[in-house]
Amino acid sequence: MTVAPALWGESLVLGYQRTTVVHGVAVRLRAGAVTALVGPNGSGKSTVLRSLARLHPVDQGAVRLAGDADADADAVDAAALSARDFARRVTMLAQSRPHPSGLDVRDVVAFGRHPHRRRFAPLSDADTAAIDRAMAITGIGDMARRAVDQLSGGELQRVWLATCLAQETGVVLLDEPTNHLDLRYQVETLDLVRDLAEEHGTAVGVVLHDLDHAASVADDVVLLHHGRVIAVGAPADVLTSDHLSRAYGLPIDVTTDPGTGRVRVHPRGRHHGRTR
Ligand SMILES: Nc1ncnc2c1ncn2[C@@H]1O[C@H](COP(=O)(O)OP(=O)(O)OP(=O)(O)O)[C@@H](O)[C@H]1O
Repeated sequence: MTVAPALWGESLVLGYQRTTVVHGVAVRLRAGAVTALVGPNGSGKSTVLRSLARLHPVDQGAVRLAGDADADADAVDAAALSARDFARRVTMLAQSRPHPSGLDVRDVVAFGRHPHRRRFAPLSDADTAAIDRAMAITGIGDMARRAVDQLSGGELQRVWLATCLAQETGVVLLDEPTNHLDLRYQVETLDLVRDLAEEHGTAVGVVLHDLDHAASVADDVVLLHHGRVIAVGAPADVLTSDHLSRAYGLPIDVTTDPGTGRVRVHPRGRHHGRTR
């Protein structure tokens, strides 16, 4: 079944100063699905994701959001929405985040409610419930009153993730959300990403470096190389030995896990084949 995209970029041309680094890329994020952006360093993943979040200017092309299907409304140009309306629909966990000081964890998570609140208004019951829920599912409930400037990188990562979730948007964009996280929280974050799509119908766009993570979590994969899409589609169709070897510039074998049916990626370094 083809599901209409919730947010998409059309023919995106993006750059820095006068240098174009993304050359006509199309990305479609479907409601209830996880779309992983993968590719080597510098291939344009973060720039594309940031443009979808309106954090990077679009030189050519457009970012669009689905209209209200019930009202049969047309798609809207993301650039035409007010900052507040856009923030009610799209949130992003960026790679570089502010380092707030003098605030506790719960205060920071409460920032996620800003698009839903009137200025200076106290937190509503809905705000409190959203904050509690976001903290519970990211496992930071017991850190509520800890000062954020005293947290480890991984703990802070989960606080920012909770802040995004508290925003309760239909589109969630995550730039390397497993960075800094230990194995357990990597797995829990990927589980959370799947939950967002499957249980909440969220359209999730996620930049991942670990291709096995991408294979395990994504419905759609977009493989970028030098600012262009090499392949897009289901993980097994995109994460092939041919595509990956071309993109990463080294031999990469791909096998299928007999238990899960998912692809597994095996890069062949110079010491490949070492037995001990
Ligand atoms: N602030 C900047 N000023 C100038 N060029 C930049 C800037 N940020 C990124 N670039 C360049 O834009 C290109 C795409 O970068 P981008 O960060 O989008 O890639 P990426 O695929 O996310 O990389 P990585 O995996 O290393 O995070 C790269 O060539 C990079 O050097």
